[in-house]
Order: sequence, then structure tokens, then C-alpha cells
Amino acid sequence: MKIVLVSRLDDPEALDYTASLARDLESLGHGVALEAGTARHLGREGIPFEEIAGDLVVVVGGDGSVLLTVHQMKKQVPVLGINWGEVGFLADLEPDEARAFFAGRKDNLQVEPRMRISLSVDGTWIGDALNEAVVVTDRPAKMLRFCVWVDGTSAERFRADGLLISTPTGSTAYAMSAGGPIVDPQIEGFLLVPLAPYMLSSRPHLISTRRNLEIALETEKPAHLVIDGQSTFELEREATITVKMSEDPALFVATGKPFFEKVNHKLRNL
Ligand SMILES: NC(=O)c1ccc[n+]([C@@H]2O[C@H](COP(=O)([O-])OP(=O)(O)OC[C@H]3O[C@@H](n4cnc5c(N)ncnc54)[C@H](O)[C@@H]3O)[C@@H](O)[C@H]2O)c1
Ligand SMILES: Nc1ncnc2c1ncn2[C@@H]1O[C@H](COP(=O)(O)OP(=O)(O)OP(=O)(O)O)[C@@H](O)[C@H]1O
Repeated sequence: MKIVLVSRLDDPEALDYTASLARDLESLGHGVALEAGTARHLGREGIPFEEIAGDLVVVVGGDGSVLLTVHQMKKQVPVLGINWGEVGFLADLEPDEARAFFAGRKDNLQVEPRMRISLSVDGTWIGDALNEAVVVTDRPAKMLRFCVWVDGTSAERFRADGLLISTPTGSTAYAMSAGGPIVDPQIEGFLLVPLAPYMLSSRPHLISTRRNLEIALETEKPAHLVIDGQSTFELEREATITVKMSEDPALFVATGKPFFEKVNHKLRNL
């Protein structure tokens, strides 16, 4: 296989581990390259995220590192995360499991697609999100007003600190903290979770990807949209966000660890 390795850069032990994993994978007969930032830290030449291609990207880091890699790749390549982070929900293997995982496989990796959401603001595409897009006010302790349009019908109008538009993958991240449900990643849907809504009762909504979903910002206050904690966009006053299922899902290598076991083990005692 042609494998690209990405390491988190702020931890020398993760970089050392990545270098030794590169040697192990080469000795198993794989073609190994390093992502440019990782390579620079190891004194080698590498490939920028945008140009990553091949059969597999191995990310040594936590969820932030996996999100960054998926966000930066122009063309999605299957990702396998090795958990060198605090939670590592998206990083399935522990460092001591990686060698046995690769020793048992030459090139028959099973890959699971994970839906992403494609986001446009006032008709211009701004990016795809694997976890979520969150709209937040620029001014602390000020509320925004939102209207949610589903198939041209005004479904909900409310004031809140912000609004999360999450994927099922993101349901275990920010959306969970904001009171949203855990959504099986095999379901395709848009999960809307308001942040501190100003009303007596408000419920998260799970909306089919077959519907036309638009979020209108009905406010004069400055706001930002953040994708996966990676990119931030300034929103014009009264911007309209169009939400679609991306045609370019993220691809994750299936390691055989059941999703609901991970929920139980990794998210119970945070
Ligand atoms: N209050 C919150 O829960 C909150 C606030 C801001 C951002 N976030 C999340 O952080 C993500 C960015 O990650 P980061 O590591 O760069 O930021 P970060 O360093 O602020 O960490 C956010 C935490 O969320 C966890 N996380 C991220 N994606 C997850 C997922 N799909 N399932 C379970 N846990 C997950 C990470 O392990 C980490 O512990 C955003 O996409 C957002 O979902 C959460
Ligand atoms: N190759 C890279 N180039 C630049 N920045 C990187 C790279 N890899 C990781 N980062 C950044 O370094 C930080 C590492 O955090 P990461 O989320 O991986 O670990 P963590 O916060 O300890 O774990 P978790 O998110 O699982 O709790 C993130 O902000 C990530 O975006």
C-alpha cells in the first residue's frame, strides 16, 4: 500500500513514534511518505496535506489531528487514527495495537464512509464539515436570532447564543455537550442543536439529508461560522446558510471496534 503518515507536531514522543512506525511499515513492504509538517519536524521532505493521495493516511494524534487531516485533504483518502490525544474518539487504534494491525493486513482494508455536510453561505460554497458547523456570536453574552427553513417551510425561529449543525459523527462532540442525542453514524441526517436557546422548551432536530435545509440569520449582530474547529468565516448580517450532504464523504478504516462500545468507553468518564 501507499501510506502517508501525519503526526501531531506539538508532542516529540508522537513524532518519534511516527518515525518508528514509518520504518515498520516500510519493512512490511509498504510505500511510506510523510506529510510536509511532520516531515519537516523529522528533518525530511514531505507532501502537503492538499496533495495527499494513495491508499491510506495514518494520523498519530487525537481528534483535532484527524479533523485537521480530513479538512485539509483535497481528495479524501482512507484515514486510520492512532490515538495520541486526550480522547481520540476518531482515532480507533491505541499506539501499542498498530503493529499487530498492520502485520495482519497486506492491503485488504475495510473502509467506512462518514457523511460530511457541505456548507454554502449566500450561495457560495465555503467548505465541508465532518463534525459540525457552529454559528456563534462575536460578542459574548449577546444572542443571535435564527430561522430554520426545511423544504421552504419555516420550521423554527428562536434566539440563542449560537446554533450547531452537526453530522452523526459530530453528535459525540460539541453537539453532545450542548444536549444533543448520540446519533448512529450509519444514519444520514443533519442534527441541529441550539446553544443556550432562550425559550421554555427547545429540542434538537434530526433532519433527513433528502430535505432542503437553510438557516437564516435574522440579526444585525456580527457572527462567525466555524467548521470542525478548523476554519472560521465571518458571516454577513442576515446571511443564509445552505446545508447539503457533501458528495465527498470522509473515509475511515474499519478496525472492528463497535461504535457504541467506543461511546461507552471513551465518553462516560470525560
Ligand atoms: N463544548 C464542547 O464540547 C466543544 C467546544 C468546542 C469545540 N468542540 C469540538 O471540538 C472539535 C474540534 O476538536 P479539537 O480537538 O480541535 O478541539 P479541542 O482541542 O477544543 O477539543 C475538543 C474535544 O472534543 C473531542 N472531539 C472532537 N471530535 C469528536 C467526535 N467526533 N466525537 C467525540 N469527541 C470528539 C476531542 O477529543 C476533544 O477532547 C469541534 O469539531 C467540536 O466538535 C467541543
Ligand atoms: N500535522 C499537523 N500540523 C499542524 N497542526 C497539527 C498537526 N497535527 C495536529 N495538529 C494540531 O495539534 C493539536 C493536537 O491536538 P489533538 O486534538 O490531536 O490532541 P488532543 O487535543 O490531545 O486530543 P483529543 O482531541 O483527542 O482530545 C490540534 O490543535 C491539531 O489541530
